[in-house]
Order: sequence, then C-alpha cells, then structure tokens
Amino acid sequence: MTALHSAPPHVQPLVEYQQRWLQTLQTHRAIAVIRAETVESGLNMAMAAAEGGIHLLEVTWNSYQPVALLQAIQKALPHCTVGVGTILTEEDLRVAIATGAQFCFSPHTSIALLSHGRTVHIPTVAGAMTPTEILTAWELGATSVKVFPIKALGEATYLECIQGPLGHIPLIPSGGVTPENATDLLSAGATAVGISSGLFRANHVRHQDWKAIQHQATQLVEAIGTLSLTTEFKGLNKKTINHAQLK
Ligand SMILES: O=C(O)C(=O)C[C@H](O)[C@H](O)COP(=O)(O)O
Repeated sequence: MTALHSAPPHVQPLVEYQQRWLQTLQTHRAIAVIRAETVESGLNMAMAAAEGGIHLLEVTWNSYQPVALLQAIQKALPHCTVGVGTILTEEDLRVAIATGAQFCFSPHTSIALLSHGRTVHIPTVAGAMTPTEILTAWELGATSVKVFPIKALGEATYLECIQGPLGHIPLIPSGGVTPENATDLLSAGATAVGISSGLFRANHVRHQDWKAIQHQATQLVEAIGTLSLTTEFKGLNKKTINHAQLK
C-alpha cells in the first residue's frame, strides 16, 4: 500500500504530452501492433499497414531484435507515430525510449512503468481488465488504459457496460480486435483500438503477402472513416476530465 499512497493523486491534470497523445488517438483511432519474427518481416508489416493508411505503429518488445526493428520503421516511415508494446520492465522502457519510442503499451499495470513514463513525458498505456484494474491504472497516471484481452471480456458489450461509471477514461481495447469488430468497439466507447493478428493475418505474413495486409489496413481505415464524427471521444471532453484540466 505504500507505493499506492506515494502514487500520483486521483484524476490528475492532463499535461501537454498527454493531451497530444489523446488528440492523436482521436484522429487515428487504430494502432497496428507488430509482433515480428524477423526485422525484415516486421518492417514489411509496418510499411503495409502505413500504405493502408494506418498512422500509429507499435513494435512489441518480444519481436525479434526490437531495437533494430524500431529503428528500421522510424527510418522508413518518419511520418508515422511509432511506439512500443509488451513492455514488461523499466529497463525495457528505458531502452525503448532511448531508441526513440513515442509511446508505450504494456499488458499489465506497473507503477514503475507509469511513473517513468510520466517523468520523461512518454504516453504510457497500462493493461487492465476489470473496473477496479482500469480505475487503478487511471489513478496511477496511465495516459489511457488498454482493456486487454477484449475478446475474453465480451468485446463491445463489455465496453458498453462499463461506460456508465468509467466513461471518462480513455480506453483502448486490444487482444481480439479485427477490421470487422473495430467499429463496434469504437462506437461502444473505445477511444482507439489496438490490432495485431486481425490485421497481420498469420498466412499473409507467412507468404509475405504484404498487399493483402495493406488491403486489410485499408479496410480498417475506411471502416473507421465511416464512423460518425459525433461519436464521443473519451478523455478530452467528458465528465471528470474537462477542458479546464488541459494545460
Ligand atoms: O502486450 C502489449 O503491450 C500489446 O499491446 C499486445 C497486443 O495488444 C496484443 O498482442 C494484440 O493481440 P491481437 O489479439 O493479436 O490483436
């Protein structure tokens, strides 16, 4: 409990880097999660996703040579926002940030990771399942909360159910997102979605069918584009987080 007591207070003011992150999520609403067995394959996955119109790219830290992959993607796609995922330790986070990661996802909620992210102004997204876990991650300073694995939680229905009490928290469902269910998740209240195997289908990657992956990405981006602009964006304009808190 000591650590919790020394953690940041309940809903903290959003500072500039957090506001920028939420606005980026609001604009793009999908994050392509790259888990690759070779640097070449991971780079091709990233380029196919970007060709299809995806702007936010995440390199999972259990990819093969993630530092080299992150560098290769940054060099090839300087217009994209490139971050990291599956960050499990503070040391991993330090290396990722030193390599230029612009955001960080983890599958769990770690006080050390959240605190380091806030210190260096890198948006840090903690993984959580239950309402208690989601609220705890938010209270500990997560810039948004990854609801993971959404497939096991009932997908859009789960997000709808928690909107009442937790609708002010920017949520990013992941783990089971597909081009087909992404719009339902966004309509149910997700700020953005994280998608890996639903975008980078195993057989497409195996056969190096980058065009097929690009097509999947285009479909996803087009589907998101059909969403009503009035779909509420969580975090910038609702309930306990309001404009007055944005500096
Ligand atoms: O570990 C992290 O930090 C991640 O971001 C992991 C990804 O969210 C999932 O691996 C997505 O998995 P799919 O179900 O294949 O879309």
